[in-house]
Amino acid sequence: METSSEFTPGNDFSVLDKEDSNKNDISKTRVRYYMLFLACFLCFGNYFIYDNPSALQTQLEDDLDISSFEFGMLYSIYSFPNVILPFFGGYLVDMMGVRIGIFIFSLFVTAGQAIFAFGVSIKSYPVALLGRGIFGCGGESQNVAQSAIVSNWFSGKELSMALGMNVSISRLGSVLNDVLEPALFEATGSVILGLWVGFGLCVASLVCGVFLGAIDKKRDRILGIQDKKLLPDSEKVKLSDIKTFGFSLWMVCVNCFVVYIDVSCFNNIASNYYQTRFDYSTQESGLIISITYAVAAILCPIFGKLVDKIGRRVILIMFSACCVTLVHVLFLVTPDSHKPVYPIFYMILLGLGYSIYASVMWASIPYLVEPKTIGTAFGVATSIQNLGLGVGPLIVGYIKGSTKKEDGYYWVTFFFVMMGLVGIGSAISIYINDMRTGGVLNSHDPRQARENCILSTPQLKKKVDEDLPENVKKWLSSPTSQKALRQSLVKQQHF
Ligand SMILES: N[C@@H](Cc1c[nH]cn1)C(=O)NCC(=O)O
Repeated sequence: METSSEFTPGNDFSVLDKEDSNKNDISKTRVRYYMLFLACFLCFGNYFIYDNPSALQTQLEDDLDISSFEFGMLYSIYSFPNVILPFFGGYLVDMMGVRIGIFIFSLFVTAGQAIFAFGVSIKSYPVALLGRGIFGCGGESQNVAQSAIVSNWFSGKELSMALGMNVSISRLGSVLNDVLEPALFEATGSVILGLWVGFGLCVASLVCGVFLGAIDKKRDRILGIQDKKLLPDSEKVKLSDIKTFGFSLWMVCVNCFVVYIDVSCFNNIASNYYQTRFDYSTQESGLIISITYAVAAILCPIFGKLVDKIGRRVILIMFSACCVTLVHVLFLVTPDSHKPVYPIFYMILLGLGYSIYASVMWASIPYLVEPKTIGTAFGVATSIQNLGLGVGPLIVGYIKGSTKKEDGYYWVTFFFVMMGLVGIGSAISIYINDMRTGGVLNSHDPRQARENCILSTPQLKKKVDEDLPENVKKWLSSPTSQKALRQSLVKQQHF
């Protein structure tokens, strides 16, 4: 790991000069809570409209006169572009700046929903599909930009809490969709109103994004942070920076791939699963499956705060992978029956596992890469997650269609158990690697752990010996200077 600061003899350490501006850093004041409020609602509209089709499945199939396969395409056309787009979205966020990214992605989300609602109102499936595709071009990248801007404002002791709040409020959007869309249909007999309500929420989220950008720009001005366009080449993010990503980051991506298959892909089929295996009605199944995200909306900020206090990130990732796997093992051993109560508790356990996972896994990413590549790293993880969300339903559909036991659901559940085991295995490998590299993720102060680890690497010691002029080495030999330098580098987010 290399830092981009240059130590020039005679220069009185310009890095340290920025300490004054750090005193005025508004991300250390109450302003950061306004900022978090706006960031939380940035993706509210996005999550609300994402599940509009599932909440209105029967009505949309009737109105647009489409098959189940064509209905499924409303989701696929969102997911597949996102195997590629968030990666570039993250890269673009790091390259052109998070503010412009937020604005552009929010425009795609809002315009996509307008076109989708318009398509449904003129009963044109191709136009509706186009709308979902345009939504997909911004949906996941907006999520990436949200995580990136929050990671710029919150670090160390508050990062997981802040990212947990993001998931919580966003998932409230999913829960509101489950409740409001069918109710609006009941009241008006039309799906159009509900879709335009979704558009209205996206406009509100876009407005949040504009205010968010304004506050973030103010902070950059105060801190003297340069426009990305003006940075020297050495400080600009390059696509090749992906090569600097270490083993733990890639294993987190593998973990994210399998755990989200177990949570999200299962959630997509859960309504039919409960109706087929346990005789619940459509409405009852809808209520049961909303439990997972409702639990997450409550627990994510709590777990976020807890992990900021205690650290233990990898242990919590392992624990959540175990919870999720246990849920599918329980489904595997539960026989088909008429409206049993205990599968409802499985959804609570799934909600618990998902809440821990969502509030810990995403918040671990900033500690695994250089600050300038945080957006790219979130983008890569989101792309890999979407690869799972894209291929997962195809594998599940194939298994269900080609096996008979429990209407095909026995081997589907077995597949989910296998994915869970890969999740546990990858979490164990992250744990071992983390222990070997300074225990950064498990530390309650990951910044400090990472900094200690980096400053004590043999490569850096060698570099200090060989490259630095004598007066700098002399200055560096004093413990007070070392401490000042360390604190300054941490403040400057070089670590
Ligand atoms: N893929 C997102 C969810 C999403 C974004 N837009 C619509 N849906 C995701 O899984 N994010 C992480 C999470 O845990 O919610």
